[in-house]
Amino acid sequence: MTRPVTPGRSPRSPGGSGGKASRTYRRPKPDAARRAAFDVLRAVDERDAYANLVLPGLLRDRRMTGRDAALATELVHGTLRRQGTYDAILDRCVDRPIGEVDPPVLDVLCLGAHQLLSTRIPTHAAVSATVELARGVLGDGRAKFVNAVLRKVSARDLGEWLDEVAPPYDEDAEGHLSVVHSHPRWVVGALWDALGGGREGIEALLAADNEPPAVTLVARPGRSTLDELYAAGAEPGRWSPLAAVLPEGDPGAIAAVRDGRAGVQDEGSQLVAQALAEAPVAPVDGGERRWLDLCAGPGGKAGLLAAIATQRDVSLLAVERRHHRARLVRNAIGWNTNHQVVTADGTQPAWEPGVFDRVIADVPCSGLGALRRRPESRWRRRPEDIAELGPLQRQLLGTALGAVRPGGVVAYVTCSPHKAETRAVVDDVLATEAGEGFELVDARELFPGVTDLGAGPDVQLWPHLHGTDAMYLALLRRTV
Ligand SMILES: C[S@@+](CC[C@H](N)C(=O)[O-])C[C@H]1O[C@@H](n2cnc3c(N)ncnc32)[C@H](O)[C@@H]1O
Repeated sequence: MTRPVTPGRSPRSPGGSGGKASRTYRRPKPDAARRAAFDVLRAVDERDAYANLVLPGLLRDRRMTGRDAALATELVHGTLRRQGTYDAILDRCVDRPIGEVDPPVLDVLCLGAHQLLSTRIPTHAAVSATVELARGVLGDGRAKFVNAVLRKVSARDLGEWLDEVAPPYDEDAEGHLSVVHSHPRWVVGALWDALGGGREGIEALLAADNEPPAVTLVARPGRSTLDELYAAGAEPGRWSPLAAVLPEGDPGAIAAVRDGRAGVQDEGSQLVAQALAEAPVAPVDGGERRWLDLCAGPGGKAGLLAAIATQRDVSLLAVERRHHRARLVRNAIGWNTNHQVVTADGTQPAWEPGVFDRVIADVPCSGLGALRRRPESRWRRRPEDIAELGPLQRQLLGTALGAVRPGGVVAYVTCSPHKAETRAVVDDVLATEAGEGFELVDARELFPGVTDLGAGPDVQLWPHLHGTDAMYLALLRRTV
């Protein structure tokens, strides 16, 4: 009986045995990519780590580059995103409820299922390499179990499995979409509620959440140019006049990004920051002087706003409650001493009320609009989180309204489309004393050329329609 052979390491491959074929069995070399993927999945599971943060460090420490690094990345992201689908399939292939399978064993099984059902890795290679991984990290006994389960998984392709395990759409639409597109059922419900419409739209949105986003750059005005980014290999962005898309390569290798003159920023974030900067405000003697970013960390929007503010001779005050995130904001805007970063609670204003021309409250939220960016986050979030965040979101918007001068504008922003975090917050705060003297501005006019902006006056962007995160923006102008 032959033992499994790690894919790509066939003993017959050129340069393998150099013609002197040895008949003694050689244990396959440890598979660095799968081992790295397994270690990241364990960190996500055991320590609540973020795959996006753990993986790059681990690849660096293990000096993994090129194909190994690309495979490890694909395995980690794909396995985490598709975990719901794979769990439903594995549930049919093991002899006990999936919840009773040891988490490390389940991680190996999911890694195997991902290779078998969603990659072009040949079946025999996917099974043998995953069993070899299991032998190394789980031991021989459990490797046999992994082998047996993966053989069952490999009997069907993904479409056939989904027909088998997902409830029929007509009987249970949310349950069907939840299994087919690997989102928790409550998230499917919340996204659908926010998006409206029929099956086509929500399917397109859920599918977009499973696609890794393009790396988008922003050329901060007055500091870098699109031409500089194009010269470094980037291509034009879709909507934002400051955006460029990097089709491949490390953005950190681009001098403008390294120097902070440009940054990595989703086009949705660029668009909402520019909308705030371009929103009409009532003129004041001496022109605009002060802008406020109430929830600034890690500094993406602050970095862009600071560049625009500098061009207009305006100073930006950036507030962030957490020290380490405030440090990141300092990195983003500290190049100009006209701008200031303070570590403070934005709900306890340490500034005079009614003095800022423009204010942004990019409040902490569930992040349901950025699921494609953080592969594990959909499984971490709970419906209760939405309710728990509500009071802080309302307080921060209230503080933002209190900070703006008459004729000035406030941007309320979330990277979640959940209605309870978007419209409901704005409506509630407008109905309180804090909202007196404010009107909603039609924000759509501040997104020139952008299609599918809905009925307004607020704007909701969508991954499947705009290729951006699902950013939400409501613009409120102080009338008195
Ligand atoms: C959605 S993020 C902001 C993203 C940021 N505007 C950007 O574009 O990079 C929300 C931020 O608000 C911060 N935050 C949470 N509660 C806060 C509070 N009470 N006051 C100020 N900042 C707060 C969080 O630490 C987090 O950094």
